[in-house]
Amino acid sequence: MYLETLEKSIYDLITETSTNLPKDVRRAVRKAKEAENAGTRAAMSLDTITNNIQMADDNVSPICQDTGLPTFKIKTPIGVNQLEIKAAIKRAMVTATKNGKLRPNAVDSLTGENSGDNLGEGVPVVKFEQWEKDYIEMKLILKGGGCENKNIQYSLPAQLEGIGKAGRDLDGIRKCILHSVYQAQGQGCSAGFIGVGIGGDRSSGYDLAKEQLFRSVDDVNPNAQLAELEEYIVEKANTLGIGTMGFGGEATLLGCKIGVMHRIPASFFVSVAYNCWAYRRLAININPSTGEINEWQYQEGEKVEFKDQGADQSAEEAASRIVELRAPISEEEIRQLKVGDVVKISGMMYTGRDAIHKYLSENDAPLDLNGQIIYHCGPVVLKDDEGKWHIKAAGPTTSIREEPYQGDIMKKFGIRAVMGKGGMGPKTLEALNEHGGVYLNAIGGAAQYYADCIKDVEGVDLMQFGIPEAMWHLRVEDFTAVVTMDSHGNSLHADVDKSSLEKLAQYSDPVYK
Ligand SMILES: O=C(O)C[C@H](O)C(=O)O
Ligand code: SF4
Repeated sequence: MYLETLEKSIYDLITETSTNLPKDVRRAVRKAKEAENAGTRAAMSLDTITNNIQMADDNVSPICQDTGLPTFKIKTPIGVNQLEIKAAIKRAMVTATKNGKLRPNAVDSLTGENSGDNLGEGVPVVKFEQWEKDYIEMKLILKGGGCENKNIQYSLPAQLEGIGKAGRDLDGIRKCILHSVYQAQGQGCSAGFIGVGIGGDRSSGYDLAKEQLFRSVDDVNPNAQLAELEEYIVEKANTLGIGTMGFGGEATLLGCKIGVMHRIPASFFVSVAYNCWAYRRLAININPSTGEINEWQYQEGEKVEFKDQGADQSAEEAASRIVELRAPISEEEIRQLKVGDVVKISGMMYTGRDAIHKYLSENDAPLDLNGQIIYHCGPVVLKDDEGKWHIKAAGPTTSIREEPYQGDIMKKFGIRAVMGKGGMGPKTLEALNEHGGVYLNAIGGAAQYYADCIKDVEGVDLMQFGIPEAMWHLRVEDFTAVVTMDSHGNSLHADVDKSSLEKLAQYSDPVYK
């Protein structure tokens, strides 16, 4: 009985973490919304984000399709069987995956094979500690890959782009942390949160940084110097003008938490763990005799609900114009699109992410892609009893990973539009210009919002790459995105990067002497 109840408690923890954003994070998102100017692209993105948070809650479905690397941190009273807990976690993970609360996210690093049930070597991450208290505490964070890729570790002293020399002192630490926000741009689905670890070695430093992500957004660091630095970082980071999704704007960083530990004389690391706005972490206290949940953590204060935020209306306000797109798209149509236009796509689009881009660079496409739209997306998809596929969550993935392939693939197959998030680099920008293509930015993490625009799954190719990596044929209606790179050499991402680097340079002078 204990084991069954325990498994159910863990299942509930996984489901709640994936679908219901914690109260402290909701409050921070609301604050970001209040800071953003109405009628801007950033305000539109935040409307989409808050709509999405509400939809995930209502549908009990993943806030973001990337349900991350599940990491459990558990404290047990002496005498509790940790092996049993680990086994229960694994069973709960399998069920949560089957029920579409988690995307199958465990991939064999050598063969590329997706295990299909979220279990694998080292996955999930489960860390135990013993403590003197008489209950089990279980914390869970679902940290997605896009923000994880924006983590950064500095080894001091260092020479940092924009902000200059960072020495082995508090001022050097300050510079690293500000730089970490700059280098993430919008690619980790800003507005984000950062956990910082000062000291340790390369691995314990990152552990300390990630541990900070378990602190409440509203807490105050007991170390007065660090409390001051946390406040300074949030204030200054929000002057960099990166904004939500890197579209420019006021809200770039929603929280900064800093921890410190000793180091050895030769090493001085500053490790930064970046978390997207879809900051999914929760914790439960479990009764060790019954396996029941005694208490949920992070429950202080009111729960902000985001009822009907009018995302469509704000898209209209934010757009220089709104263009209806339907594939196949001609070169002429594409050449008319400019950075800042909002597009509403209806008709077909095809998903393609890392595995597909590599595949297409070496092979023929499984279907005619001439004039078509490729969506950088790894959805959560479930099959019903009749064998029909249904999209359960489908936001964009970080596009920059496809930079080495994108331009060539667009030219090779005649693809006219690629959509993802975070923007792409100079090679793609040049190809868009040469070939006649656009890059469309969808709102990162808005997996429920976009799943709602997907009316049907008409087919799937290359299933051997696993559900997130397969090529899904999607029929969509009014799927909204922003043109952020056009066929005339304009890139909003390049512009925001340049202006934020200039702003970062304003903070080069020492603050701590
Ligand atoms: O894997 C994904 O679907 C998205 C990823 O978290 C990303 O931000 O790129
Ligand atoms: S897509 Fe964005 S919101 Fe989702 S896990 Fe990746 S970084 Fe986070």
